Amino acid sequence: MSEFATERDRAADLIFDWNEVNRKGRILPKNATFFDETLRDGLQNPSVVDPSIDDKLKLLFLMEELGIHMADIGLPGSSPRAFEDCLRISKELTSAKAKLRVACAGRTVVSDITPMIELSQRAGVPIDVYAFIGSSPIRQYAESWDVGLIAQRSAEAIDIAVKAGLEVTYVTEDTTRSRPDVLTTLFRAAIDHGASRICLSDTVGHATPDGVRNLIQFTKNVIAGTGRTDVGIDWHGHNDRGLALENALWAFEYGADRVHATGLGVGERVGNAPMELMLLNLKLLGQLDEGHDLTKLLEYSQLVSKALHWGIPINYPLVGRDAFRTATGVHAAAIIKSIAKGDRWLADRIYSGVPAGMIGRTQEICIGFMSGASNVNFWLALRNIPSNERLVSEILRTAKGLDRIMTDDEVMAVVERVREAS
Ligand SMILES: CC(=O)SCCNC(=O)CCNC(=O)[C@H](O)C(C)(C)COP(=O)(O)OP(=O)(O)OC[C@H]1O[C@@H](n2cnc3c(N)ncnc32)[C@H](O)[C@@H]1OP(=O)(O)O
Repeated sequence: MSEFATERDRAADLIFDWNEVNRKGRILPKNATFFDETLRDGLQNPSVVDPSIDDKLKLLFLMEELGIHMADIGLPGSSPRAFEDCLRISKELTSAKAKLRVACAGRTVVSDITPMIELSQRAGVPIDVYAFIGSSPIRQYAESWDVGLIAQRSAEAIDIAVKAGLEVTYVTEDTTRSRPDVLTTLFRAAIDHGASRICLSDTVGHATPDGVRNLIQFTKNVIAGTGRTDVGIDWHGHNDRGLALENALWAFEYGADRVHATGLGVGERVGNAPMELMLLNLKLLGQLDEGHDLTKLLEYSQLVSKALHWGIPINYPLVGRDAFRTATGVHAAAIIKSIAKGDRWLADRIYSGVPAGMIGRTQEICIGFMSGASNVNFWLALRNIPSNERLVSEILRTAKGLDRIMTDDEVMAVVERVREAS
């Protein structure tokens, strides 16, 4: 590292970064906030288990350490148990003087809003109200709602929350398939009645980055038309087309100042934008400051997995079992050379777009049918087993005859066999 003044100099010298050529943006707005939906939308997934309150609190404190600004803790109006859970969580966060802002969701109906007001009063903490209603023609058709009814329900709900002194974000479900004239009417009415934010929801995972840009630009224009400069824009996206992460990143670039995501992307159906990957990408784009301790990402993701009983796919970026593991000879050889130079920076980057050390992981080398001598020598050296040509070729011969990587016991069995034979 000595010939480079800083890590940045070193990266610039050793890596040509095509991402940075004519980079147009992905610039996080100064007032950007991250909104964690794991404990609301995440829990709408039919395969999860509702975590214990203790696990929910642990997760919320981890969010705070990660520099996540806000979390939705549920729908207190949906059942007495949901209310009591939200109350306990809010009280615990208040007594711990947590910086994390608490939000709750509910339909734009009085019976969903009043529990949030009661919650706020009893916990002694402001609750951000996320009041939602379907706005697209397909939702209107299914529910037999017209725009007048939607606007009227929305206004009533917003009025009650605003009168109680709570911040209201007006959530138009299925915004990405809603008509502009309807959105204009609804957004204007919501702002008139005191909503401080508009949440654009890609409820069914329909949007492409073009759609995100079009919709955010349109919304900015509607807000500008009201003469207000203090109304923020949320982006809430789903992953049905596999575009949730990309859309979330582009939403920031196009002008949303608050973007929603969930741990491991868990959420309704195929889920939401994954929080850990959104933070990771922003960090790699040089957009996150020191307030975001990404070494906590592993713990955060593993806790989401444990608390919600949600398996992590083995090839999942960052936290999957194989994210930093290789059995491939050419890859392993280059990583091993980097390690032999005593150069963790190099070892972390030579064959990975994400440095393992950034989140407290290390590169692992296995032995399999795609391996070469480097894998074997490294494996032996890690265990202080002296290497020799015969041992290496015997292990490799065994590895090449298998249809999967070798277990440690299988490699050790070869080591013992060769030892006994010599
Ligand atoms: C933003 C999103 O992700 S939307 C998903 C929000 N999360 C959830 O739904 C999970 C928690 N939900 C629940 O526990 C229940 O669905 C409850 C308590 C909210 C409602 O339960 P129920 O009263 O039995 O109604 P049910 O769930 O069968 O149907 C939903 C009702 O809400 C109505 N509804 C939905 N949004 C709105 C709205 N903004 N304003 C008025 N009514 C609404 C639907 O039209 C439907 O009404 P209907 O019963 O007259 O047909």
